Amino acid sequence: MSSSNQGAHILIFPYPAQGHMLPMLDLTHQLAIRGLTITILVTPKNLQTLDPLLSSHPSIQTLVLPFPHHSSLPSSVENVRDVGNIGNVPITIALGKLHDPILQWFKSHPTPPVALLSDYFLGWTNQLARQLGIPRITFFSSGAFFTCVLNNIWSNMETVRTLSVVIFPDLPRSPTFPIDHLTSWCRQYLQSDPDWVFFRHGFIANMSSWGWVFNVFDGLEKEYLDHLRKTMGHIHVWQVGPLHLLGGERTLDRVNPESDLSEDVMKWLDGCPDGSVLYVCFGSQKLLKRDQMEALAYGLEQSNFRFIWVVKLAMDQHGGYAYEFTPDGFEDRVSARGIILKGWAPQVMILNHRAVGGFLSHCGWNSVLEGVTAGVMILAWPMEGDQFVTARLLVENMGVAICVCEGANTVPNSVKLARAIALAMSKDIPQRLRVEELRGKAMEAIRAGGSSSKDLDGLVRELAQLQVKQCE
Ligand SMILES: O=c1ccn([C@@H]2O[C@H](COP(=O)(O)OP(=O)(O)O[C@H]3O[C@H](CO)[C@@H](O)[C@H](O)[C@H]3O)[C@@H](O)[C@H]2O)c(=O)[nH]1
Repeated sequence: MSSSNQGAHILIFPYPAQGHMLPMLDLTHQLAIRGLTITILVTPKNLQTLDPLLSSHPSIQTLVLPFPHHSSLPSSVENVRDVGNIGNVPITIALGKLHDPILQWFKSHPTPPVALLSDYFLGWTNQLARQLGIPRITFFSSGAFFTCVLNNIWSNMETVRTLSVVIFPDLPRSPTFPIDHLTSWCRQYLQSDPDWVFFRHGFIANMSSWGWVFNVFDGLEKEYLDHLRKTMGHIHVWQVGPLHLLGGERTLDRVNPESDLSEDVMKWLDGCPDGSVLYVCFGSQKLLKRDQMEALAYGLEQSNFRFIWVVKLAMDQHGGYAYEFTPDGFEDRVSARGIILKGWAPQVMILNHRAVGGFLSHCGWNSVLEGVTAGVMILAWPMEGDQFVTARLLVENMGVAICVCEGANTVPNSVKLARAIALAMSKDIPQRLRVEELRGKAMEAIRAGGSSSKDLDGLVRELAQLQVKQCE
C-alpha cells in the first residue's frame, strides 16, 4: 500500500493535552506506516512527547512554533496537564494565534500539505484550511455519543444553559441528562466574552469540516456513528479505534522513560492472583481534593482488595510541583496489598496484566478504551467533560460497568465505596462477561479486514487521492 501513497503530505495538529495527543500520535504512526508524508505541529514544550514517534519514523517532519501568550496562562504552560481542564479555553485561544505563522509556513513550503488533520478542540483550523484551499479533517479524541450531545449543546447553547435537565429527543435512545452532567462549558459560557465566542465557533466549525475521524469501534458506538452520518449527511466519517491497540510496541513508550516504576509494579503484579487487583487512575488532568483523596484512601483500605492507585504530580499555585494528598500512615498500613504509584503509570501495561480485575476510572475516553480492550471491569466515577455521557454509554447502554460515584467535587462515602469495590471485583458479576464480549468486538474491528482497519485504509486512500487531484 505504501508506495502508491508516497508524497501525499498531511499537516497534523494535535491539541496539547495527554488524552488528546496520545491517540493522535497513534493515528499518526498508522498514517506514517501507510506511506503518507507527515508534518506534525507542536509548541516547544510538547516536542518531547513526539520522541517515540519520531524515533520510529525519522521521516516525519516537525513544525515547532512558539506557544502564543495568553494573559490567564502562566508563561511556562503549554499543555492542559499543567493547569487542568480550566486551561482548555485559554490554551485554545492562544493556539488560535498560530493562524498567521501556519499560513506563512504553508506559503513558503515547496510541497505544502494537501490536507490538515487537527484535533476537535482546534475547530478554528477549519477556516484556516479553507484559506489554504485544502480539506480539514477533525480528529475526535472522545466518543461519537458525546460528539452528538456536544454538537447539540453548542448549536443550542442559549437554550440549553437555562435548563436544569436537558433532553436530546433526536439522538438514539432519546437520552436525558441533568445539566450538571453535561460539560461545565454550559455553566461557564459567556456570550459577551470574545474568548468563549471563539471557543464555541471552533466546535460549530467542526460540523462542517470535510471529514471526521473517531477513535471508536463499531461494537461500542455504531448507533451514534450511524446517527452522525445520517444527520450530518457526511460520507467522510471514519472510525479507526481503538487506536492504542494498533500502536504496537509504541504503547510501551507511553511509560515515562525517566522512571523505573514500571518494572517494580509489573513484578508486584506477577505475584498477585488473577483478577485480584483494582487499578485506580483518573487520567492526566483531574486532581482530587484532600477530602476526596481521604475518602478514597479509606474506601480502598476497607475494601480489603489489592490495588494500584496512581497519585499525580501537579503544579501548585506558586509554580512548584507537589503530589496529590494521601493520609498520613496510609501507605504503611496498606503496604502488604496496595501500591501508591506516584507519577505517570504504565497504564496500558498494568490494565493488560492478568492480575488486574477492575479499573476505578473517571471515564476519560482513552482510559475507557484501554480498560475495555483489556477486558477489565470498569468502576465509573465520571467527573467532568464527556465523562458522564461515556459513563451512561458503559453502564446503561452497554452494561459493561458499574457507577460508584459521580461528580468532580463529590466526596464518596468510604463504606459504600468499599462495598461497591467488593461487588465489582466479584468474578460472577454479569458486566464482566459483557466486557469480555466487547473486548472481542474491539479485537475484531482492528484485525485485517475489520471495520476500523478498513476505515483506516479508506482514510489513507482518500488522502492519497487528494494528492493525485492536486497533481492533475
Ligand atoms: O499515569 C497515567 C495517567 C494517564 N495515562 C494515559 O493517559 C491517557 C489519559 O486519557 P483519558 O483517559 O482520556 O483521560 P484525560 O487525560 O482526563 O483526558 C481528557 O481527554 C479525553 C479525550 O478527549 C477525555 O475523554 C477526558 O474526559 C479528558 O479529561 C490514557 O491513554 C492513559 O493510558 C497513563 O498512561 N498514565
